[in-house]
Amino acid sequence: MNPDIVKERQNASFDVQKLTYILDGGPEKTKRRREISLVLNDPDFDEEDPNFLSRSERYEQAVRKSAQMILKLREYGISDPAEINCYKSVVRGNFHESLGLHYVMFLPTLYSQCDQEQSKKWLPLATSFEVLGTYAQTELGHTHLRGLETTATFDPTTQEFVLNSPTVTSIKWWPGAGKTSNHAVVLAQLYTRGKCHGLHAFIVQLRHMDTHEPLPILVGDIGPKFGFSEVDNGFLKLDHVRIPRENMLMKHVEPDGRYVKPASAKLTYGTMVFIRSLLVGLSALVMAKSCTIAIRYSAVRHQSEIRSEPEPQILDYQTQQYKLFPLLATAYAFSFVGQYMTETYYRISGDINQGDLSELPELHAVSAGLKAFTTWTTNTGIEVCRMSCGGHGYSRSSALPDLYAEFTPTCTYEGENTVMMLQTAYLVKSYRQAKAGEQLRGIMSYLNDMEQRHVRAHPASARPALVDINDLSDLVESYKLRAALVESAAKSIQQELQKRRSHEDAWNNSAIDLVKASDAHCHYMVVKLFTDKLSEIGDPDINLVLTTLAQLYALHGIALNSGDFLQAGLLTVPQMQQIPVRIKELLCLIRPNAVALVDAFDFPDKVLSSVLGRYDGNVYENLFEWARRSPLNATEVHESFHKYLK
Ligand SMILES: CCCCC/C=C\C/C=C\C/C=C\CC/C=C/C(=O)SCCNC(=O)CCNC(=O)[C@H](O)C(C)(C)COP(=O)(O)OP(=O)(O)OC[C@H]1O[C@@H](n2cnc3c(N)ncnc32)[C@H](O)[C@@H]1OP(=O)(O)O
Ligand SMILES: Cc1cc2nc3c(=O)[nH]c(=O)nc-3n(C[C@H](O)[C@H](O)[C@H](O)COP(=O)(O)OP(=O)(O)OC[C@H]3O[C@@H](n4cnc5c(N)ncnc54)[C@H](O)[C@@H]3O)c2cc1C
Repeated sequence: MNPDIVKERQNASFDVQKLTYILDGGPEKTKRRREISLVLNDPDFDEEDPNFLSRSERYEQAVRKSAQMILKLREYGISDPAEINCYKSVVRGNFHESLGLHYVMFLPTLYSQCDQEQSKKWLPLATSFEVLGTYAQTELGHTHLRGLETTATFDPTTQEFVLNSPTVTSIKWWPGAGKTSNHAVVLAQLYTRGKCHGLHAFIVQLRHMDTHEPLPILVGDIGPKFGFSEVDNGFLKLDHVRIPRENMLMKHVEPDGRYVKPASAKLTYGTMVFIRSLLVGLSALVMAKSCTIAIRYSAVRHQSEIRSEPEPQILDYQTQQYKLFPLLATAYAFSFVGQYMTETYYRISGDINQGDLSELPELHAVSAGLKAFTTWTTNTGIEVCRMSCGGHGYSRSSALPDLYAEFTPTCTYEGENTVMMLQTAYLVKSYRQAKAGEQLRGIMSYLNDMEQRHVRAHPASARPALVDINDLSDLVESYKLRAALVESAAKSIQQELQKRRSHEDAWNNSAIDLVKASDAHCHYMVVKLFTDKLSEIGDPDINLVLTTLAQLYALHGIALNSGDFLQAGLLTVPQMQQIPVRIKELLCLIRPNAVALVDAFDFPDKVLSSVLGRYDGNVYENLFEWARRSPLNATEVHESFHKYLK
């Protein structure tokens, strides 16, 4: 064990184990997660570091691993869905799996959209992995749902749908598992009796069940990408492919071609809402991994000098703390927000299953906004962590380049982040309702008292300084009032309309304000949820250290967005000047607990897969060992010497 890291652990002011229990949701859950993590000792999961393999080898290794995962699931008797997720997350490590889409999109779509008869047919096939599925929605030319071109036309004479990609731009593009899957849920514009009824989901067989040869369908892999090398994102061109009427999910077409309207057309989009909700928790996980690597490494790395003494740990540099500790605070904040998002998703989707769709718009808006907010922040955070590790952060052995490459498409898939932030119609609608005197419930209720507490541009000196920057509840209140930026967005739309612009142009001309409003709303939610969580934590030592992190999260956010807070007169210039001073104090308070705070995330070394983030801190000897395994070192003299240099 590296002596620096031992010393760090001795300095901790709280019980790391107890904090792990809080993050997991209780000691029993921690115990079970650790038991599940032991599967990594199974030699059948031994594999070559993907960084030393070609794309094709990586894909093959990933397919082997996915198949092993399924076989082992049965062997280990893991069947609870939450435990399956934990097991897969542990085994998957920092990479995606080739059967991922089957689990995260194909199966959930079947579960939520099959009727009884369809469930009876498809669920046994899909859960036994005879049917391997993907989710084919995006097209080469469009992602916007109303713009999708693939058609499904009902033919009552044969009781079939005819699926067609009429143009190049209508070719399905991006669905994972182009080579792996034999079926797809295909999203297509439904035509019956000559009329278009919008997007609906259809189950389409793509490949022969025994030979895996493609049916008369053009299907394949779209080629190498920024990351996602394990995943065979695919293309799919359908040329008048016929499928039985029974393959339409939720069966909205009667045998005579009559269309039966669903309770809400938006239910077809349910799988996306599910994944967007998941991505909030994934952001927390990846932020936590990145901080673990960067903070442990910073504790064992010595460089330069502060005083004329031996080289200090780089974690002692104030600038290093300023890079990493706000991200550490973010990892904790997002962990609690992830818990909230999961609970909210299951609560509201439970109501939806019971026929109560009243909270569907809120679920859509919250999951879209938080998905965008948390993935954007995490994406830039991973890169800050990588940079903070200097040259060794650039080595793939650190895992940070892989974490970045695998995570960055979360800002794009399941709805491009700007587009998701623009799903603020709900915010503007809520604002207008509140302004009209309606009492809002839930997370939007803060808009109820906006009329009394107008947040407008004020000269800061004209407002009393009511906010105590050391008081978290005051900071939450400030974020709440800043979230009323939605008022500015709504006003911008109004002004555009007064200029006789169309509703659509007024909206587009206010899009920057709308994204800002959405961002401010999400930021408020995160600060509030983090603060609310503190009241549940009884252990005084843990409460203290998390309160320090929550204060840092809130103040750092204000410092980054100082213009909003000043312009709205929420804080004065002298208070703004106090914030950097307080932030520096908080960095000092967090410093002795930094390593313990990342230890509490409790990532086993095999899951972290990072030489820099090793629990024992023995970085240098392992960096050397890793480098020696590089394929270029397989021979002392590389064949290129004989071919070109000699
Ligand atoms: C390192 C470890 C790895 C671990 C992995 C674990 C987990 C990760 C999970 C998965 C990762 C693996 C692979 C990635 C797979 C990726 C898959 C995909 O990307 S699938 C394709 C996703 N595509 C999109 O998300 C498209 C985005 N666009 C849209 O959703 C819509 O076009 C948009 C922008 C919402 C607009 O909707 P649309 O109906 O077209 O237009 P309108 O503007 O008319 O909207 C009408 C109203 O409907 C409301 N609305 C829209 N969507 C929903 C919804 N889902 N639910 C409820 N309501 C919705 C909208 O707000 C409008 O409301 P109003 O009329 O204004 O009231
Ligand atoms: C790794 C990966 C895996 C994927 N897996 C799948 C899958 O399994 N199945 C599937 O169906 N799809 C999948 N996708 C596709 C993914 O869902 C889309 O790429 C995503 O929805 C974004 O759409 P787009 O690529 O068309 O971007 P575009 O919408 O073309 O975005 C380009 C730019 O235009 C801007 N823009 C677009 N519309 C607006 C607007 N209304 N207002 C303001 N700005 C706008 C965006 O902000 C962005 O800056 C995957 C994508 C990736 C990268």
